[in-house]
Amino acid sequence: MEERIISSGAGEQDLSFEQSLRPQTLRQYIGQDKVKANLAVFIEAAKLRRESLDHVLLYGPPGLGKTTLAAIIANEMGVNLRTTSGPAIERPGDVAAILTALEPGDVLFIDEIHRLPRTIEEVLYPAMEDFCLDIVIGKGPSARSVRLDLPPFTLVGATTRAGSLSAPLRDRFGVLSRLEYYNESQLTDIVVRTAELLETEIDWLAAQELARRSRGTPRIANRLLKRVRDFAQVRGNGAVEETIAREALELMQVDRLGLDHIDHKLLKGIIEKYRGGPVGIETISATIGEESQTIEDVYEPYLLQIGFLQRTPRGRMVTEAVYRHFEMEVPER
Ligand SMILES: Nc1ncnc2c1ncn2[C@@H]1O[C@H](COP(=O)(O)OP(=O)(O)OP(=O)(O)O)[C@@H](O)[C@H]1O
Ligand SMILES: [Mg+2]
Repeated sequence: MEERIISSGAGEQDLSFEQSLRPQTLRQYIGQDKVKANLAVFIEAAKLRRESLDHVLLYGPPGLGKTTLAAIIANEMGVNLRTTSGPAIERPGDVAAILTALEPGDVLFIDEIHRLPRTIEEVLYPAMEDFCLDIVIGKGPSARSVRLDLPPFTLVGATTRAGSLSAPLRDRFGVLSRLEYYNESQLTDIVVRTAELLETEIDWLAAQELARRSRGTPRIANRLLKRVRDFAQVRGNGAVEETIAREALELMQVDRLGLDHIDHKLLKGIIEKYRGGPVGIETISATIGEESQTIEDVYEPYLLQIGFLQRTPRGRMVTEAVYRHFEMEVPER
């Protein structure tokens, strides 16, 4: 798969850059007002009662701030954050080692929690419910089960696919928080905040332009800013102004809605070869030479979100908005 500047997943280059930009407190975390308001209450109540916070499940598309929020929760609670991920835990012993090393109140963050093996989930059930572990000692007829007490802790799980989480696991979370795509004004605030941290001058219109093209996603906004900043440094005096931002975005082939050449290829392919659809995903896949799974997971979600694509029982269809975006005549249906 091609590298895309507007991909919502984290690339190698994003990791340390992102780490330095993460807000540390709820107050610094922009947007997601409902999620924040709820968490603020639960955190304060838990602190007043001197209890650990209820387990929290954060779900939503990549790059919206799940990992960031997990760290903020630990910070606001004043406890340690331990981080692992679904695919990293292979055996029950792995999770037992992590759990027994926790200190009272700690936050255990499990990223990509939908990828936990079933056997591990089963270890987690009593751990989440009663703060204990059932460990089997020995083998065969002499095997016996021992119950081990754990310190109270908070499990924070993150997933981009709440649907693939098993029901028993999902039910053990007291707080379910869904992160939403950000609007333009929130993303503008995020761009301005990031520019400040990077000690880069940016004018409001330029920040707005970046926000509009960031597909509702802070990760993309930050990445675009980083590139545009390089451009401003080389072409101008380092300050990110609107014209420079526009020019840079043109060069990166990110259009005014944040669509790139791959989105264009997909949408125009459906228009030109299939008169706008409906057309099956497998056929699209063959036409543009991308795997259908990639189209579904990576290319489609944003196009569906902005109402450019529709899923119908007979396949994908482009909407009138697409013709208008490309300044094409809307065909009679
Ligand atoms: N509300 C926010 N305010 C400011 N910056 C944010 C916010 N949300 C996310 N960011 C920034 O966006 C970047 C990506 O966020 P994060 O890594 O938390 O996303 P994620 O949801 O965990 O993504 P993934 O699903 O790929 O793990 C980080 O650099 C973070 O600083
Ligand atoms: Mg993450």
